[in-house]
Amino acid sequence: MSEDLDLNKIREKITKLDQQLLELFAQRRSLTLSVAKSKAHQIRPVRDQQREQELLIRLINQGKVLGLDAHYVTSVYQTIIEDSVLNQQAYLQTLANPNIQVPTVSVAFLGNKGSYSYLASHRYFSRRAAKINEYGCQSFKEIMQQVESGHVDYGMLPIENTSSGSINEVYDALQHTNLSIVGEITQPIEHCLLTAVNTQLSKIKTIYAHGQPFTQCSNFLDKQKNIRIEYCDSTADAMAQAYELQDPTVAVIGSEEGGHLYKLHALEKSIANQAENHSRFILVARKPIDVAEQIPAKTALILATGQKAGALVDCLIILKAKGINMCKLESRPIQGRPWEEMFYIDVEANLKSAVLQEAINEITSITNFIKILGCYPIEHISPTSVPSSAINA
Ligand SMILES: O=C(O)C(=O)C[C@]1(C(=O)O)C=C[C@@H](O)C=C1
Repeated sequence: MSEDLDLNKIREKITKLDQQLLELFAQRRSLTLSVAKSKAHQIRPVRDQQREQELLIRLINQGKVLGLDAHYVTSVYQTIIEDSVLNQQAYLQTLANPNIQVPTVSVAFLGNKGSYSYLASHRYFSRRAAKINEYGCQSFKEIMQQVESGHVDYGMLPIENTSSGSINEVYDALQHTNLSIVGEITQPIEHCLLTAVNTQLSKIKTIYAHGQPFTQCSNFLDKQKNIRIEYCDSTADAMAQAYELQDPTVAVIGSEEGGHLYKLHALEKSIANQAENHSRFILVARKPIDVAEQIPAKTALILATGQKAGALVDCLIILKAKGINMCKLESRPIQGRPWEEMFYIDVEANLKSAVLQEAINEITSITNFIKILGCYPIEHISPTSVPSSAINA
């Protein structure tokens, strides 16, 4: 066989190239860290979308000469830039909060190894170069108690999901805690039907899962006939049960990545109602943090207005007048005060900024109750788009 067609030889060459690519990615990453140091010095924002757009257009054109598709080049570089921005943000945050640099952090989350909260915790701290001491909990309440009592440093809590909406239990718990929100992370939720042994969908009689994944996969589950549903406290508990049973009639709903930790494999992939399914998690700690000026920040607050006509609108008008963007508004009943609501508001502004301080002062004067839940870096990096003329030229 000619050397050009020898599969092993071709794969060896690919492996070598991939290694070189990784080395180049690492070199690029360390250069962007130098950029962050320079920006810290000059107090310039991390994000420069004009530079990103110029860079993307140049790379699309260079890629075309090499026979690379414009969409492919754009998507690869959007991922690289997202990583670059998040890494720079994480670095600037270490400068803004020198008192909380620790090599090991302890984190409480729902479930055990493999739960979505476990995966979110690991993803969040992987960028912050910290080793994690994991503390799996059975309820959101337990997570908050572990942080409040000082037993762990942080708690990771899911707050909303793109298909099943807000997680009310977490919103309610935030009313009664002194903890601060210090971070967020959006985790893609890729529900699969996982099994411990080789089997077929037609043989499955029982499916174990946490309530949230059940809701999010209702279309797939409705189509399965004669299947018993067993609710579990967490996805990780469900996976542990399936591993212990080693039963061809048992399946669980969870992520493929989490399932690997329990030696489970995917019988069916992408079973969620919505193909794009993401959960947003918040990280809570006992003390608030400072957010560096160069980083886009979000501030979360709750307020109660009483039952005055237009009282909420008056608060929102203050935000509008100051040019502060509100990115979330949620309402929850106040325990013991029938028909009164507590409003949860997320705004895209740094708590230290004069404009937000002024807005908070004005809102305080027209509300019965206001509490700042925390200020933290915005982790969602919206990709810079390139003009379609550059892609189609
Ligand atoms: O050149 C910069 O200013 C960078 O921060 C680097 C970089 C990149 O990774 O290329 C990242 C973020 C900016 O929005 C633009 C470009």
